Amino acid sequence: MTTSTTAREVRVRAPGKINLALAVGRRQDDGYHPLATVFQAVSAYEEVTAREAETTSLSVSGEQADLVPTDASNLALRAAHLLAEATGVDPGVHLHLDKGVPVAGGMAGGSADAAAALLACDALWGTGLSREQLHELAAELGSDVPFALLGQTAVGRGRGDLLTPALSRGEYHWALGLRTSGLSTPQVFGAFDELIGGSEEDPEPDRALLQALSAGDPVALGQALTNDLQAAALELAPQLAETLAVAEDAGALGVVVSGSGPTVAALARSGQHSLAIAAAMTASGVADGVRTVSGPVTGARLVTRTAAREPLSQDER
Ligand SMILES: C[C@@](CO)(OP(=O)(O)O)[C@H](O)COP(=O)(O)OP(=O)(O)OC[C@H]1O[C@@H](n2ccc(N)nc2=O)[C@H](O)[C@@H]1O
Ligand SMILES: Nc1ncnc2c1ncn2[C@@H]1O[C@H](COP(=O)(O)OP(=O)(O)O)[C@@H](O)[C@H]1O
Repeated sequence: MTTSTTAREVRVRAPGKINLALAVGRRQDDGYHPLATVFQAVSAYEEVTAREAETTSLSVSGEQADLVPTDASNLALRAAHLLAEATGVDPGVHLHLDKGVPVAGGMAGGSADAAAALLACDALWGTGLSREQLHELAAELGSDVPFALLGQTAVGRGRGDLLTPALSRGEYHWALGLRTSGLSTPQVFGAFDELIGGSEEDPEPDRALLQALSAGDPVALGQALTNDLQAAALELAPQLAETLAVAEDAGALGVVVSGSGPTVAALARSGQHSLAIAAAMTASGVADGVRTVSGPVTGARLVTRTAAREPLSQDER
């Protein structure tokens, strides 16, 4: 029997991110580290479709779909449950994630799924939360989730969830060096504790980097890219040193490990140059895959809201 053709669906797209700067302070009693980070949302997207259903279920597509948990720990499912609980509604939903952001790559793909699922279920269920209310729920789901809602360029303080939009001129082009085996964020913070420890002082956002962004100066931005977690990521994945070196030799304006890694982000002079850096990384075998992206781009946005025409396929149910 086929599913009724009247089910409504909402599709939302949310971006991955690169941390242009990431200053990390000493671990607090709650296990988290105070951060001062500058996020840029980039053109690698997660697409989340929320469809009316009697029970709640999840399906995933995309190259790395098999690496994504489909049990209750999935961040998109957690987002749907949290929204239902917070608003007192109890409808089912089928969530489909089409993954375009590398999994466990330090680019916050799971966080983008959570932000997109919040927005999609809010529209599907008509719960009508404000951006502020959605932001509060997002911060409960993970430190990076609020930024996936906001997008563009922002300074993140606290755990990374206290956001202030930052002025950024121009478009920046990146080549990404990807690794098939991801790095665990808690493990990288753990290695940071052992190797560096971090200062007692609250970390501050990098002034030179913010100036470069507001001036629209890619050369100055390249020189200012920083990441306090980079040494810890390199300790756990030493081969990243080669990826960084090859991108630098290919003329990147700056290279940095994004967040907890292992994705290496190389800032290019142009879209054409980003393709050349990606080709150099492929040719020298220092990455399992490469991508080119640009930023900044907008945060989670509704793409379509339709009465579903097609019944769900067996795979999607
Ligand atoms: C490092 C960053 C930089 O943007 O990104 P990713 O590399 O994960 O993309 C983030 O801080 C990650 O944010 P997110 O992945 O949402 O982390 P959460 O789910 O909140 O926390 C996962 C774990 O990371 C550690 N954690 C996270 C944030 C923070 N400020 N201090 C921490 O020590 C804690 O061990 C925590 O249990
Ligand atoms: N929807 C999701 N997509 C990807 N990973 C998820 C998701 N929900 C939970 N996870 C878990 O979170 C981990 C890190 O996710 P991800 O956001 O892709 O990377 P990172 O935290 O490095 O930016 C994954 O290894 C996976 O175990």
